[in-house]
Amino acid sequence: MQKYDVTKTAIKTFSQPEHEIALQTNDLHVYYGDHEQIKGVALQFERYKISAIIGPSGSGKSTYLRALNRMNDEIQSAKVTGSIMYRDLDVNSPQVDVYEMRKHIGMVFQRPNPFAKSIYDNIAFALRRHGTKKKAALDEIVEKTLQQAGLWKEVKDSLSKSALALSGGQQQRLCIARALALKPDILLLDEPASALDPISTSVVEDTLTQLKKDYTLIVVTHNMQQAARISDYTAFFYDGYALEYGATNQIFTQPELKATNDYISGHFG
Ligand SMILES: Nc1ncnc2c1ncn2[C@@H]1O[C@H](COP(=O)(O)OP(=O)(O)OP(=O)(O)O)[C@@H](O)[C@H]1O
Repeated sequence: MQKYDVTKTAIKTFSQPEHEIALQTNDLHVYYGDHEQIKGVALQFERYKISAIIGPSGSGKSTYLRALNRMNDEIQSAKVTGSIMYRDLDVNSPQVDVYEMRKHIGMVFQRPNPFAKSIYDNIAFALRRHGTKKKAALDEIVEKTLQQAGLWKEVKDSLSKSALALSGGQQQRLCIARALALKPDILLLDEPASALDPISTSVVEDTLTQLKKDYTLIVVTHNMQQAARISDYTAFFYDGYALEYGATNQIFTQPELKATNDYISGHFG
């Protein structure tokens, strides 16, 4: 599998104080049974930026992203070692309250997965479970998050309508609004637009670009144009390694490694 030299992996980290780090992994490994899938990834994600994770199919992008808020806990054979530092907390520590932690580090999946409930209740459901019961408070958060997700104007007169009656692109923006309702710091997005048509994709991309004012976004994408359009930083994954990481513009115009160059110019995928 390793056509490229992975021993020369040089991962840039941010040493200047102006780069505030929202999340970082150190020597992160993920195993499925005996198989090592993520092989010691050390990356830092800057606050209020969009970082994209690109790389060929099977390189471990989703596995890595899922580790960042412990989604791999739900896979019995998966084991994660190394640290995932969020503020002073190691997300990977067994003492972490995973449910609480996911309020800070939320996730949006590839396929829109709204609940079979009204648009309003898709957002209000988790809020009620976390103790927000007053209608006025719920109304305010529903409106705010739908605005942030760029969906408010389209649905404000039909909040009691079933979420399942929305288009795929609208459903995905509703899932983004739902994730925002718990006021996360960081939003992990796994191929958030790959199941959408080009127009919906463009609306979701605009939404993500708006969101970075208030959130740190980490986005796995197959779509290199998308990474180039929306992200500030790009990490190139290959066979479980993060081979190259840097400013998106630099990665797409002057990558340091042959592997990155070959991938972005379409030689493999
Ligand atoms: N639950 C699992 N159990 C065992 N192996 C898994 C599991 N999930 C993923 N894998 C394996 O881990 C490898 C990496 O998968 P992953 O989905 O992280 O890659 P990816 O880079 O996101 O790929 P794609 O772009 O195709 O989604 C694959 O070989 C896959 O078969």
